[in-house]
Parts: sequence; structure tokens; C-alpha cells
Amino acid sequence: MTHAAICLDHVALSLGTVDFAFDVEIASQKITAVTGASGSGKSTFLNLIAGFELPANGRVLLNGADATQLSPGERPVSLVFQDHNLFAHLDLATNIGLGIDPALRLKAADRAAITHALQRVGLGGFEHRKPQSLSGGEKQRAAFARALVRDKPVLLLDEPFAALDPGLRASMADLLLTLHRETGNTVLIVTHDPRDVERLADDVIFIDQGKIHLHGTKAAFLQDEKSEALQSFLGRAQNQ
Ligand SMILES: Nc1ncnc2c1ncn2[C@@H]1O[C@H](COP(=O)(O)OP(=O)(O)OP(=O)(O)O)[C@@H](O)[C@H]1O
Repeated sequence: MTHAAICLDHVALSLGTVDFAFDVEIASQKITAVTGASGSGKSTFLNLIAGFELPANGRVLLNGADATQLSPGERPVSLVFQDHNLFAHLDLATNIGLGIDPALRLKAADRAAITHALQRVGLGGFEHRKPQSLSGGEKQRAAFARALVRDKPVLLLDEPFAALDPGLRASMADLLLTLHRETGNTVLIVTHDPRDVERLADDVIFIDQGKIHLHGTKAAFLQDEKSEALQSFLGRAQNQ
């Protein structure tokens, strides 16, 4: 029997004044775009899967196994945050090495993997650079390199291209697609940009006010004319 890569089983959580309720299965080996207006709950949805938020009720299943009680590091996921999450006092090789082993017991093969990951994201030779010497886009690519070396079956990306100019955005999207085809990983990507949905996604989840409003194929999402929340999201995004 094949399992959904990710299952949120009647997950409920309240943060501040917002009540979140997610009950969803996400197919393995696909790219699913997670969209919705600002503040709708996209990052919270990813954080529940990654283990940075814990449900008050319900379960989180990853590859069929109950992961609700696992810490983020124990879960079979890699996460690229909106804010890069690089340690300022450590160079890039070390920051990326933390993705392989938090205790930094790195073997020669690990160091080679770090060099290779930096090359793949266009940062070849940046091993000894500190994060503060990098542009926003370079930091974003470094965070992407750290996810690459973790090589987990589920990759969670929270607006990974936000700081990139259009050319880099397209080349990072191509890299993501290439790696997805090579590894057959399951990818969840939060994006505000319908162009990312167009070029990357198989499926789309649309979140509105802490709940999943729509979950279906990209074609169904782009053709849904009934949903006001969705139309307003697409309209707003197209006018940006
Ligand atoms: N720790 C918290 N305490 C109180 N409120 C929170 C907390 N975390 C999130 N929220 C609220 O929950 C709502 C959803 O936040 P979330 O960051 O998940 O939205 P988002 O869709 O990712 O937004 P954006 O697109 O702007 O990044 C927001 O109203 C936010 O203020």
C-alpha cells in the first residue's frame, strides 16, 4: 500500500486570534503549491508539518508514520524558510553542514556534498563566506543548498524565491524541477506568485483564514471561477 507523503489528520491549533484546522492528504512525489493571501496560514501549515508548531488536536503523519511527537530534526523533511535561517557567525560550509549533522561530525564525503550543493545553486567557492557578506538572493540560495544536502523525501519551501530577481527566480525554479525529477521527492512550496504555480506545481492547496479552501490539480485551481477568495488572490497577485 502506498501512503500519502503527508497527512494532517484533523489537525487543529489556535495562535493568537486565529483558529487553524487542517485535514488533508498530500500525494507523494508531486510538487504542491501552497497559496493564499498574506496571513491566511501558509507558514503555519508548513510549520505543523516540519514540527515547529504542534497541533492542539489531531495527528501529523509522514510517509505513513505518526510524526506528531517527533522534533523537527527527527522528521524526514527539509525546510527552506522565508528568512534563510543562517547562523551569522558561521561560514556557509558550516551552515550547510548543519543540515547534514547538527553536531558537525562531517566526513570527507559530506564536505564534497557541501561543495557540490553550493555549485548547484550558483555559489561555487563560497564555502568560507559569512552570511552577512551575501546578498538576500545569495542567502536564499545558501538556504536552498542546505536543504539539498539533507536529501530528505519531503522538501518544504516557504517563499524560496522571494528575494530573487526574475532571471535567478527562473533558474532556481528550473533547479528545483531538475532535483525533483532526479530524486522523486515530495515538494510543498509556499508562493504568492501565480507564475510559480504555473511553472512548478502539479497540485495546489489554497488556504483562506486558517483552513484549506481548495485542494486539487493545477488546472482545477486556475479554472476555479466560483471561489471569490481565490479570484481575489489571483487578481491581486496579477496586479502586483
Ligand atoms: N505565534 C503566533 N502567535 C499569534 N499569532 C500568530 C502566530 N503565528 C501566526 N500567527 C497568526 O496566524 C495568522 C497566519 O500566519 P501565517 O504566518 O501562517 O500566514 P501566512 O499565510 O504564511 O502569511 P504571509 O503570506 O504573510 O507570510 C496570522 O494572522 C498571524 O499573525
